[in-house]
Amino acid sequence: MISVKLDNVGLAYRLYEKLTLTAPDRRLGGLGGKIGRSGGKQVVQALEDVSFELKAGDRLGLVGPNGAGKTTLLKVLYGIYQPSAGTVSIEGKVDALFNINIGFRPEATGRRNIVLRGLISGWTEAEIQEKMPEIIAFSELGDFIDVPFKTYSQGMAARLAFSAATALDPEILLMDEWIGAGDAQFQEKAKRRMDELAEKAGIIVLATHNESLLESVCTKRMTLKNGKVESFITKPTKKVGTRAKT
Ligand SMILES: Nc1ncnc2c1ncn2[C@@H]1O[C@H](COP(=O)(O)OP(=O)(O)OP(=O)(O)O)[C@@H](O)[C@H]1O
Repeated sequence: MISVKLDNVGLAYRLYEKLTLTAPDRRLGGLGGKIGRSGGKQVVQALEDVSFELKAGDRLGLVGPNGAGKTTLLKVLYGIYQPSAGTVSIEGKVDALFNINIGFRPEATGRRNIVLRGLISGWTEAEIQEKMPEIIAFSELGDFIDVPFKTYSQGMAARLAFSAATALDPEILLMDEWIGAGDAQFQEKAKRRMDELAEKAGIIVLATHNESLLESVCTKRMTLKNGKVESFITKPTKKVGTRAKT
């Protein structure tokens, strides 16, 4: 059973620089987590008391101002960060597209990176090899698939990341502003694949400032502010897979 459940999750980043704030615990603006002290150390409280539950078929849009904690939450869901408080329970294979360079080895070729990424996400070597031709074709990288990843342009890296992450039918797909890096033709193609993915009963968590993408993909919307959940809305009449008018 595919599911995501967070109970009172908190995450504090340690600040190693010595800050000379006039009032260390005072909020200075609407952006970012709260700067304070925890266990005698200076920290940014990027997430605080975050609780929500998702089940198969849910597509959650994460919104909120810069520094609200969206990327941090994606990293917690992907297992890059352990929460400093609360619990995270995830059932299902997770793949992520929130920093196209995450999980890629610079020295390895595109092809090898597809394998490594698939293995990390819980797929078998045989499953990955079966999908390999489709992944390469979708990326349109041609001969560059056998060239080291470190030589790729940003858009080429985005093509590899998107093709690999979506071809393996992730049960849970975490995404950030992935679409911006590819060229217009690839973005259009990527949007179509997103629609197909949205039709399948997985879970998608998409952090974005792009309202039309959010409208087209998501059935739920969570607003974060200063690391806290400000609202969690289920859209009542969402037509799944509707393409955005941009
Ligand atoms: N490595 C880090 N060390 C210290 N603080 C960090 C670190 N990464 C993020 N933060 C802080 O955590 C808070 C949340 O950042 P996060 O990147 O999760 O925000 P976001 O909602 O994704 O923002 P944006 O919309 O700008 O991408 C911010 O206050 C940021 O300064």
